[in-house]
Amino acid sequence: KKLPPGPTSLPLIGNIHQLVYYSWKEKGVVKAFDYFRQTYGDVFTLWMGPLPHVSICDYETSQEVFVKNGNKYKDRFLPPIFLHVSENLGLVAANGDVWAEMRRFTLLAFRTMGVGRDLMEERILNELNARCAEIDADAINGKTVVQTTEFFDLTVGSVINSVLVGKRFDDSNKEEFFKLKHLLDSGAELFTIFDLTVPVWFLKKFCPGRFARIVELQEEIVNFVSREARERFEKVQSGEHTLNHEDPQDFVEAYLVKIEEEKEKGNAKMYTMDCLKHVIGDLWLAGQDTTATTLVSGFNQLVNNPDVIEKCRKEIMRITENGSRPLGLKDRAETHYLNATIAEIQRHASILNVNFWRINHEPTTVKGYPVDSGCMITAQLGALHVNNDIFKDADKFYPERFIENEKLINQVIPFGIGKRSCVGENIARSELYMMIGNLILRYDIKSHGPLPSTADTLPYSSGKIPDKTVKLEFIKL
Ligand code: HEM
Repeated sequence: KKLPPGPTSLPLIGNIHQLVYYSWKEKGVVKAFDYFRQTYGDVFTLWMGPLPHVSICDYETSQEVFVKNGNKYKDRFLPPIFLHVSENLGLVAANGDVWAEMRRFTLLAFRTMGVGRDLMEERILNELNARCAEIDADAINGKTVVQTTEFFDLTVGSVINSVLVGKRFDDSNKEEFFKLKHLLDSGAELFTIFDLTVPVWFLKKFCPGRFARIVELQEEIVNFVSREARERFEKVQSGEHTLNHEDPQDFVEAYLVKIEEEKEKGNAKMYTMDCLKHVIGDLWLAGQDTTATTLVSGFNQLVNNPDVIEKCRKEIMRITENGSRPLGLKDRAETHYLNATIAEIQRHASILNVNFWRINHEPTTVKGYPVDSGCMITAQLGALHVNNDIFKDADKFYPERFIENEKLINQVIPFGIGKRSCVGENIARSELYMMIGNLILRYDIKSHGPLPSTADTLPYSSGKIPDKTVKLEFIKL
């Protein structure tokens, strides 16, 4: 096969042994990818058993492949068990026409609901105000000790729930949220790389108990998340709820309106309750943990770098006339240092150690290398963000790098790139800006006890997980 360079592969196992060895030697998957990048260049091939996987570790080539030639790379490589559960419906674990239609609809619905603008700002600020009121009520001499993961999990969970089904989590339903988090955590513990690679028939035949548990858990999660949608649909059917066609206030309402419109056109094939269940499940799952994890990782970095907090606060105070008003999304044009800090937080948090793979359906050329069809290809975000040729002293937390070189910020791509990039990017960017900026404006934030580690707690897995046991002190300013 014609492919970019990479280590010599063995029959059957390919380069798996080298990946395992260098992950162990370099102390993590991202470091192993970085080793291969330094040895073979920004584009390299690793054979995972019989399948070649091409990783791209620089921005220019990623842009060339996934944006300029984006139409060729719309199909995500999906583990068989994912496809079995999703039935190729929804956004994350789907390819083809239904995925394309759902993605178009989601982006449009978000835009109509004010994502990236004042309406989204209001939702986030309302949520933050409610959480800060809780922190303030618990304060002793102006200081509250906060379990960061719980705080951001609930705050972000509430924002996404309010966008999707119009409900935040408060004292009356907090328990529901933690029940869902518990389900998700047990899902993460249950899944292994084995389940993601073997065919469904193999799991069914040789591990029937395990197969049943995985499917049951996935269904439990999706049903839990989509319960509100089902209930509203039933109320529409019984006449108890009238849909707001002009100005739907949440995603479910917008989707139910679309179902009616499509039915009237005699075109009820794509917009179904079954598909809504998967779309909403995907938006919930992809939108909650990613953003909360970035915030936890970010605050672990910030308390280790109090000078950065100070510089951000000075800038925010100036822009908000000494904190006489909250920081808003329109301030983004002026908060250069805060923007740089968030970019540096996202570069370090870079939540995927191994990005999702796309299928290369036809022969092509990548950075001058001919690439045959039938391989997997991706912008390897984790390795791209630690590329020392792009980000000097990449291990260092140094927001100033984006002030010294303004164009560098465009090379931070935590939301991926191209046709399968994150659909929640605007929501997530708004949340990160509003939450980080306004918390720094309201509180002096310090570690409660020793400074948290900023290292990845699971460097050998496909996701990057920061230290989630940290407690912070929020001291009201
Ligand atoms: C800081 C927060 C977030 C980060 C870092 C992040 C990152 C990503 C990445 C790297 C991808 C895969 C890109 C690829 O395959 O190349 C992705 C996909 C996706 N994200 Fe996010 N995400 C975040 C927040 C959100 C939010 C808030 C939502 C929902 C409201 C969301 C929904 C999705 C969905 C549905 C996909 C699949 C898109 C598709 O396949 O068409 N994400 N995200």
